[in-house]
Amino acid sequence: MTKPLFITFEGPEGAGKTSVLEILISELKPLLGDELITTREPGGNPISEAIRAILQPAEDNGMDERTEALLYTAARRQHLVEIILPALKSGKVVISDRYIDSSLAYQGGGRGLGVDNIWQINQFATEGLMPDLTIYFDVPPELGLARVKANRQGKIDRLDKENLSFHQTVRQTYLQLQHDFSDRIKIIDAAQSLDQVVADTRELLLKTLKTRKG
Ligand SMILES: Nc1ncnc2c1ncn2[C@@H]1O[C@H](COP(=O)(O)OP(=O)(O)OP(=O)(O)O)[C@@H](O)[C@H]1O
Ligand SMILES: Cc1cn([C@H]2C[C@H](O)[C@@H](COP(=O)(O)O)O2)c(=O)[nH]c1=O
Repeated sequence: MTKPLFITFEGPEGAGKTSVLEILISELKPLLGDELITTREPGGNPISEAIRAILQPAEDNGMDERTEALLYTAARRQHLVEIILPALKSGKVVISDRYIDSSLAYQGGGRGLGVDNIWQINQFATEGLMPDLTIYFDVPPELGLARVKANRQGKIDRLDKENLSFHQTVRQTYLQLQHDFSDRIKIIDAAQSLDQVVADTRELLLKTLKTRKG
């Protein structure tokens, strides 16, 4: 069996993760076929998608911050059990648009609940499963939010509408995580043109995929 690989894409709003992933999936599918599983958080299965709908309505729904942290973590647990673990057990490559670092940055940093607290509840939920590689798409929040507003008018959600200082804290927390876990988390300058961001990401992914054979 080939070595399983778990790769996550992370970043603040409008960093371009989803756009880059869509382009690279079309390149990787012919190479990997059914061995490539792409998924996203919160979501990826009916229970977690239902939790996503509660977490991401267009308007503020008065959700308590700890409730928010627990719901993202619960959605992650179900996603792990239904999608990620079975795929990894059969030697597949799983690429997830967001995973644990989103909770550390948004709830631990942005919401001020503390990275250590969010780490603890996520250790319970994930039983310690961490990605082999995390690609962090770094973008100043002003630019990311401007992209979101310009390009996705119909799809702005509760968190997109948080104030600038929330998004700045999310970014700073991501940068700190990247600094602390630099073996796992690789940074990409996502303020560049989409073509360049795709090229940088492709290079990282192909390097990691090469380690899979043998
Ligand atoms: N490098 C780029 N240059 C210019 N526009 C970009 C770039 N990357 C993405 N965009 C545009 O910005 C918008 C947000 O991109 P995308 O949805 O891929 O970001 P994301 O990281 O998945 O964001 P979120 O997590 O908030 O959903 C899209 O409309 C996309 O076309
Ligand atoms: C997994 C996860 C996500 N979030 C936030 C981050 C974004 O605002 C949304 C997801 O939207 P996307 O367009 O699908 O990227 O949810 C979070 O705060 N905590 C998490 O654990």
